[in-house]
Amino acid sequence: MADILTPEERREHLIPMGEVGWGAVSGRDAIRKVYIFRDFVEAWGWMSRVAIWCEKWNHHPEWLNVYRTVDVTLTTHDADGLTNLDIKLAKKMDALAGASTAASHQSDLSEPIACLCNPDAPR
Ligand SMILES: C[C@H](O)[C@H](O)[C@H]1CNC2=NC(N)=NC(=O)C2=N1
Repeated sequence: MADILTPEERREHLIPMGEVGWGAVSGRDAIRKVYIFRDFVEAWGWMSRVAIWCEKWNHHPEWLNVYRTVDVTLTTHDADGLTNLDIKLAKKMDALAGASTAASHQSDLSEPIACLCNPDAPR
């Protein structure tokens, strides 16, 4: 089973991800990003491409699609928190999303990702 990310790994990986739209889920050891695609076909196509990697890696997102928006939460249920699998899947999602945009009011949707680097945070 994958191990929970260490404080060092959190600083190394999560802080740069905060720059590209990833945030923290309030009260959980989980990350969140809201992708906005051009239309429903682009959103669903992306989800299909991501799903192939999820099956390959046996690691699956919590996600919600409404028309051209996909709201993604990543965490490792078996470990009850963030592991390398979440970082790997988040990076794959960003790579496959190409020119899609993250929600512009990200701060209204998630906590700043840096709070997941705080060893005192609940997890
Ligand atoms: C039995 C199977 O390995 C598990 O249920 C897998 C499937 N996909 C998963 N996805 C996520 N995000 N976390 C998990 O712990 C997980 N576990």
